[in-house]
Amino acid sequence: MSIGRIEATFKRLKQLGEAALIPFVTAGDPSLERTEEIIHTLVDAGADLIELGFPFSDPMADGPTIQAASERALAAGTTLPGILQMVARVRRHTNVPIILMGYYNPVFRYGAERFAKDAAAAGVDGLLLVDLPPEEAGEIHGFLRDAGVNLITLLSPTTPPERASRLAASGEGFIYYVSMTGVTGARQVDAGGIETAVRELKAFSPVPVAVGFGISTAADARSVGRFADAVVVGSALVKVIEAYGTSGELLVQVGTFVRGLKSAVRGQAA
Ligand SMILES: O=P(O)(O)OC[C@@H](O)[C@@H](O)c1c[nH]c2ccccc12
Repeated sequence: MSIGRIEATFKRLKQLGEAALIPFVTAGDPSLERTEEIIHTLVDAGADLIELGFPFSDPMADGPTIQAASERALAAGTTLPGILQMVARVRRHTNVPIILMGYYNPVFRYGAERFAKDAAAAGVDGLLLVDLPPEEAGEIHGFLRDAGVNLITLLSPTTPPERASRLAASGEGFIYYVSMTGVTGARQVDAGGIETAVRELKAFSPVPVAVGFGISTAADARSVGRFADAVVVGSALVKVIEAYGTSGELLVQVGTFVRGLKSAVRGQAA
């Protein structure tokens, strides 16, 4: 069997000695047509994987920036079927791994088994469900496994060590290490403060370890990219989309911001 897009991407980057850059955007912010253009711009600017949020009315792990993005997407009429159709269109042009991120309720309403099949058919590589603890994900995990979609595990500094090592050992795709407690976009990451934990996690995880929460500048991305396999940038990018969403400058601004982040994780001057 051929290896998946996530694994192939991390293998390629490991050979280059480079951390992966994973930009996060909310699908449908400000419209799905715009998101499609944004994804192509992200890839052209050096994004290695894409984390695509599906909007939800009660995104309790998100701070004001991503909450507002979710609201804009819902106001634009964004639905899960529409997002999967958009991913399928994107998939005709790029092999970039795409991770869908969101809350369980919309997936439950869609139907977990049908969702797993449709997501795989659209070209989705991984699913991250913020409010579904792995211990309770048994049913959907089976459907995802059958469809070939990785269920991404979230760990945080408050995950007890015994649970963290158990979950990391069964990780698929990559582990997402949340750099701090609280909501997205709230504070700046303390790279020095998480380095040991991330290195320990990498030592017993069979899959790469990505770090997200509070990475908003090229300097943050560079310091975390020194020890993490991937860095996730969400709120800072969503702010660019918020500022330029309907203007003709949007794609140029997004491209410039993301090129700077990618240069930083390559270890070059941004
Ligand atoms: O916004 P930040 O601080 O850059 O953090 C990444 C984050 O946005 C993205 O991965 C994400 C958005 N919503 C989430 C909910 C839970 C975990 C992660 C996320």
